[in-house]
Amino acid sequence: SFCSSEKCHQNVQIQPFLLPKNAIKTSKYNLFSFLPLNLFEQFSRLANAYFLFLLILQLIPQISAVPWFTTAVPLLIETVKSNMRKQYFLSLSMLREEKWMNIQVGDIIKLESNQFVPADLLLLSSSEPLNLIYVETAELDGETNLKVKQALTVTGEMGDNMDDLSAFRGELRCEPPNNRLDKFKGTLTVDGQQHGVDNDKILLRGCTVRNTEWCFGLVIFAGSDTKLMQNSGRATFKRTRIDQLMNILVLCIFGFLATICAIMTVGHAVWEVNEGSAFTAFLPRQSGVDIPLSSFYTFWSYVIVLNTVVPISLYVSVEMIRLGNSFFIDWDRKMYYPKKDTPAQARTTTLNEELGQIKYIFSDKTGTLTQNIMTFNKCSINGRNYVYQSDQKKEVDFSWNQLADPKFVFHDYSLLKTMKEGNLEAQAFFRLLALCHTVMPEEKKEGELNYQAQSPDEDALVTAARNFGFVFRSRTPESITVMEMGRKVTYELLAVLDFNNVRKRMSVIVRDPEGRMTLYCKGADTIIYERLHPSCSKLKDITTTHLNEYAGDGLRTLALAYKDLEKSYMERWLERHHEASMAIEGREDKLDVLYEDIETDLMLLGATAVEDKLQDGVPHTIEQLAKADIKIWVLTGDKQETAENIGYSCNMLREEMEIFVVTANTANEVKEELQ
Ligand SMILES: Nc1ncnc2c1ncn2[C@@H]1O[C@H](COP(=O)(O)OP(=O)(O)OP(=O)(O)O)[C@@H](O)[C@H]1O
Ligand SMILES: [Mg+2]
Repeated sequence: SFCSSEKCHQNVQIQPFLLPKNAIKTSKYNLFSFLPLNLFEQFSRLANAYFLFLLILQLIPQISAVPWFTTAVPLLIETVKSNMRKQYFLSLSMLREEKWMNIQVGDIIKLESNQFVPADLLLLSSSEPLNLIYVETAELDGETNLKVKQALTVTGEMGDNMDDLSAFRGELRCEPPNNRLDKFKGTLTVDGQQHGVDNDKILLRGCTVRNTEWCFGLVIFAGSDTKLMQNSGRATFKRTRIDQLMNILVLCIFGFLATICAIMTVGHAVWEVNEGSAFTAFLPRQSGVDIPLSSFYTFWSYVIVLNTVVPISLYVSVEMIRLGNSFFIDWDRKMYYPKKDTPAQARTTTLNEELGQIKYIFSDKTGTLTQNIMTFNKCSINGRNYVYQSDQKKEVDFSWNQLADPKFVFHDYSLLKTMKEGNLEAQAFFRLLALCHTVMPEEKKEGELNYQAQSPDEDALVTAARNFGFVFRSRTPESITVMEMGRKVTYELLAVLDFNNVRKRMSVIVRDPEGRMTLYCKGADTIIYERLHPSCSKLKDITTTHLNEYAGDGLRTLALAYKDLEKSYMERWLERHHEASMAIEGREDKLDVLYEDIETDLMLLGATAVEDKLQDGVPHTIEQLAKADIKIWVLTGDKQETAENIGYSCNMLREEMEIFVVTANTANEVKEELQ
């Protein structure tokens, strides 16, 4: 599905150095290196080298005591067996190369739904409104939720017009190929206008296009330059401890064999001296044998005669045992998950015996211990705590709001009442939730809103705002449209100060239809608190007590704040922001300075609490693992109290344990604290 005409070629000026084609090599061997490399790997198994040696010995007539094929047969079986496996990989990658290898940097490619992305592309246009496309990145990062990418408006206008696309001229300057999957920096110059290009507009090789009829992309990296290939290392031959032990045993047996043969040789020499000539009467042969030479031959003959002490069958039997073992794993009823009809699957037999020997488990929290299904649970707005109370068993009825999500459940009626009364703080609170996020809306039919969120937390928060009357409806790169209590308001999106795990916060700067500019910020409470205006100190204390209560329940919390911006300051800031976001070198540092500058003197609005339940059986499993003395490390970015609480609820932490908190930020300080 490439755009085949020559016109399409070279749409982008390419510097005259050699760019790789899209052909890649994922096989371990090629046609020429297959034999030597494979043989080397085979013979690194000591026993195989030994049998080859024997085979050579047997081809020497003076030494040979048994026919040559007695050794050759087992050796052949061993070699053929493992070659079969590799040839399979080889043919697989040939198949791929055939299809994709002719793609070049600068080509424009058309992709359709459920197709793999063959090279790293800059998204140009798509069939969906607002030039969105959805991709699944499971092959790259293992995440199964769909990610949204959005093309620049300049390129998106071309749509699927072949003439426009092939006439497209532009210059893309970007960073050299690297292996960072989550970062990309570049600038696209079209008609003298510069546009910043970031990770949101890039499709990486290995992704799959979903829910998108078609889209067009420009190849920026092909073949070995793609981020997927930059990340792949060499496949190594795995060896278990039993393999190592077997090698040592074979070495010992070999030593034993050599000793016996040496003794035999000495015996032979003694016999030859004492009786050898007398023996001619019994077995006629030429007299006057060269005793040292004949002893030398005898030594090797004994090596052949006694070769069966080295157990080649040991290797075969161990392989067989492993194979049988893997069947037992596949058949294990305790590892069968009936809900999805998935049994355990042993994909390799080489590592079976390592399974029981785990000492450490490193785990992620969200999605691994927990379900990754977030529900908006509690919130604190302007010092008032809205929580589920047991006397209000009935769910809040959202039927007045036609755009509400029917699956959303909340129990505190007073919040809805506050909203309907037109409380300004509560409105600002939900306006923030409706504006400050990276969620993409999907409205296939009028009124049937669907959110595509990269982080489930944000999905929960935006859905909450939607049900309380602030419905996030659509977004373009330049604007966000929100239905505010039934009134349609379009905000001009001036800047997005995106989230990362160092900043621990995200902000948006918007201009409302009246021209007022506001910054909305949400993030970790500790981070927001550092940046609050002094006048919020009283509200801060009340909110803190609420936050502690939420964290005590193991909920994930975020603090929300806003800031009104002056026009003159903003003009200057936006200019600097545009400059910084075009920079290729030090873009992040420059943006960070700007972000720090504007995210100060914030006014606190409140806090949210989102629940992510533990998966079934997690506490029990962790208890069992702890009993087996397996040490567990869990990684989380949550607030410390929340993390501790979840630690207790999943049995990671127990009452009798002593807890050490290390709060330092640099390597040296951590070292000191640990001492
Ligand atoms: N989308 C967001 N906008 C603003 N702040 C956020 C957002 N997501 C997370 N945060 C804040 O940043 C902190 C760190 O988040 P981060 O994503 O690094 O954690 P994490 O590794 O995802 O942790 P976990 O695995 O427990 O979810 C969070 O505790 C939260 O306070
Ligand atoms: Mg996170």
